[in-house]
Amino acid sequence: MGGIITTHAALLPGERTSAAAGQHTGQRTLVIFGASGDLSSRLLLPGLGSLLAGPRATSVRIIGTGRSPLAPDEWTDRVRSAFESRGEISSAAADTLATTEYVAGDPTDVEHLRALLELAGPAPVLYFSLPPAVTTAIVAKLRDVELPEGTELAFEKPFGTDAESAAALNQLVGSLVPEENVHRVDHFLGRTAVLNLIGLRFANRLFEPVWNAEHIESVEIVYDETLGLEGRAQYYDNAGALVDMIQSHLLLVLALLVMDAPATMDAVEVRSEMARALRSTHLYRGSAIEAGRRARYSAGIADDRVVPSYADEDGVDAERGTETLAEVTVEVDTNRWAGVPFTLRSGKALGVARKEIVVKFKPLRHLPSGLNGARDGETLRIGLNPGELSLSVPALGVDGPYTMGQVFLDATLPSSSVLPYGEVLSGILRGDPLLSVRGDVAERCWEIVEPVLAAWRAGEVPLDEYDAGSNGPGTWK
Ligand SMILES: O=C1O[C@H](COP(=O)(O)O)[C@@H](O)[C@H](O)[C@H]1O
Repeated sequence: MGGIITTHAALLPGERTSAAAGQHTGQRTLVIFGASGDLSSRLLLPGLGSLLAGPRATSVRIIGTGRSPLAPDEWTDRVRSAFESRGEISSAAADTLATTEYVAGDPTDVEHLRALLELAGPAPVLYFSLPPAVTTAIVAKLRDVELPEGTELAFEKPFGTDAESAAALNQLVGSLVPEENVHRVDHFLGRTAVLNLIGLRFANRLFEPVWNAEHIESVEIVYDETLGLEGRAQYYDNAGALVDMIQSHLLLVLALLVMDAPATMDAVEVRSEMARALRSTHLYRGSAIEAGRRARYSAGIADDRVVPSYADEDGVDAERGTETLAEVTVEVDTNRWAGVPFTLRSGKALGVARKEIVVKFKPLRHLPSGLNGARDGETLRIGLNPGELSLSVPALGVDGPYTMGQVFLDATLPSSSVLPYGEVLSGILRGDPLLSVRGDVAERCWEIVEPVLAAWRAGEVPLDEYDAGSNGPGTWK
């Protein structure tokens, strides 16, 4: 049995060994499993390109590997065009291009894995850009090879296919490297607007004192896309909107939105607070049937494109009943949040790309008599993509001198040239797990949505329909 020899056995999840995170400063070798796949060219390599083009560029050597044979030039061209999608090739990107190589082989073959590790040298990052079953098979084989000290393992979502498989994968991974060397990638944690939730809440006198059930009526976290399947039916038809977006990304956004202040911005502190928040998160009023709604698009026009009915899309098994729009309401059972509904929603082929958090404050209990008009409370909208803030506040004089209305305070967040994937990769390459999902959190996110998934699979909740290009089923509020 291989694995590296460390003294991590007594550590709690998320704790570090003395080789503290964030200490890697020299060149790192990134070994990408599934390198010839769509995800690597569409997201991972452009993300890395954006990092290499900016002031936080770091020295990276990439070894791509996969079953498909690729000529050396073909691989280098793929990496180049992914980097070029971010503009001109920077000198750091040129260095990476000059040294990159591709090694074809069976990733479950121990000899192939040994050869890759030999080529990669000290403290490599092994990045699994593959479906969970394939990743698990490769990780199981890594037990039979000696991993170099400082090896980091990075995993694309979904991490496992349910809480049980995520726990099994966690156990396997934990037998190889300490938790702080494990990076479960969720690119939403690399979004400026998501990271800024920490600034908005904990470095701000205005919001934090009212950030609780006493003042907040309800919260929505919405990621509606006009995009359809984009040729990803093989993956999406198995996942559906709930697993694709809510189980992972939106629950993590929720965690940052509701968690208590971390003592420091260290990965241990921040990830512990996120985990604590999610441990208190349950389906609203405990009902798997009432807490969720699902729907699937039929033919229509979205974003000026003619979209066929989901059931007729290439690669879709219509009988499977996969939802393309999901909504789940949860509550956070803490003194701070009890009773507040948090609705998480995401879907494809919708009419409007609505990507925002909407925090609705309670109206004041009493207004001076003589003030007329709307008495709505404030609403804070936090745009997720692009990063924008808009606070609607009651104001006098909108329709007459003593008539209440709403005015808006708007701000745009500074945009980063580093893509969310690049931001997450930056942490991985430095060995800092701050923007990576901790193992227990990955399991917890599955546990929260599993009762809903089970109710949907058992047909206990109807699969509604909406026209592509609409804003969802007409019967939904
Ligand atoms: O992980 C995913 O995220 C994207 C949405 O994120 P974006 O950064 O591309 O806007 C979603 O389209 C995709 O289905 C999902 O797998």
